[in-house]
Amino acid sequence: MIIAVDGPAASGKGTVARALAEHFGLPWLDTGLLYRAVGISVVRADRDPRKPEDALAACDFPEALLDDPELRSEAAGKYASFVSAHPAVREALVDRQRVFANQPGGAVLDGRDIGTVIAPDADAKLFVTASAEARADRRYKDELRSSADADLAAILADIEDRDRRDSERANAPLKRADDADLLDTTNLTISAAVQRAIALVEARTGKR
Ligand SMILES: Nc1ncnc2c1ncn2[C@@H]1O[C@H](COP(=O)(O)OP(=O)(O)OP(=O)(O)O)[C@@H](O)[C@H]1O
Ligand SMILES: Nc1ccn([C@@H]2O[C@H](COP(=O)(O)O)[C@@H](O)[C@H]2O)c(=O)n1
Repeated sequence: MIIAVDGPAASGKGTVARALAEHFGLPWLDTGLLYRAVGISVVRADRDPRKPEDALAACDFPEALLDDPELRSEAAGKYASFVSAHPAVREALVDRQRVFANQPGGAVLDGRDIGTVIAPDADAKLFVTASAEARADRRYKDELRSSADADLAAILADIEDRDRRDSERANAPLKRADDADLLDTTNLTISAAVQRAIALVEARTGKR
């Protein structure tokens, strides 16, 4: 069984995808980490993530980079959204994601184009969303744990910029697949969002 989970930044798609993977006993891939690894590699090499040739040269990043905590930063998310707009970068990362999706037994993947491009025949597709304000507030609370300087207005502006770049790019933009179930987490606790996600997948697949 393949479960595709897509949605904008900080919508809770990773939280939902991880919980679905645990519930259904499937492996999980956070595909955003791949783009974050490319973005960070470009910047660490003093290159420009907006330039396709610089971004493409960073697609062969070392596996260990995926465990680097810096990948979780807002800056890494921004660099990822620059490199992800280059068709050659998406092409370089597509096989790895499809192989993961099509492994025996299935998998859960979360990202922006899982239900539309990576696994269009997925057994269940969720489009997880939340208002930009709720998403900014979640990130703000995350940042406050490590820094007293967290700035809610700046985080909201970053999220809106990233939404725009991800939705407006020509290649594999962020969008809900026609056959994806919508899960708006704006007013849901994590636990309620996870329960709803499990119920939606059960309804689509008949699996428990
Ligand atoms: N329903 C919810 N209510 C409140 N907080 C939530 C909810 N879902 C997720 N969160 C929190 O919001 C933050 C972002 O969640 P998560 O990492 O799952 O989002 P994401 O969409 O995967 O983000 P990214 O764009 O970085 O991949 C985390 O701190 C998470 O615990
Ligand atoms: N399937 C995907 C996944 C991610 N991206 C790009 O990476 C950025 C970071 O993703 P997070 O999920 O970790 O926030 C995101 O803003 C996208 O630009 C993508 O294009 N496709």
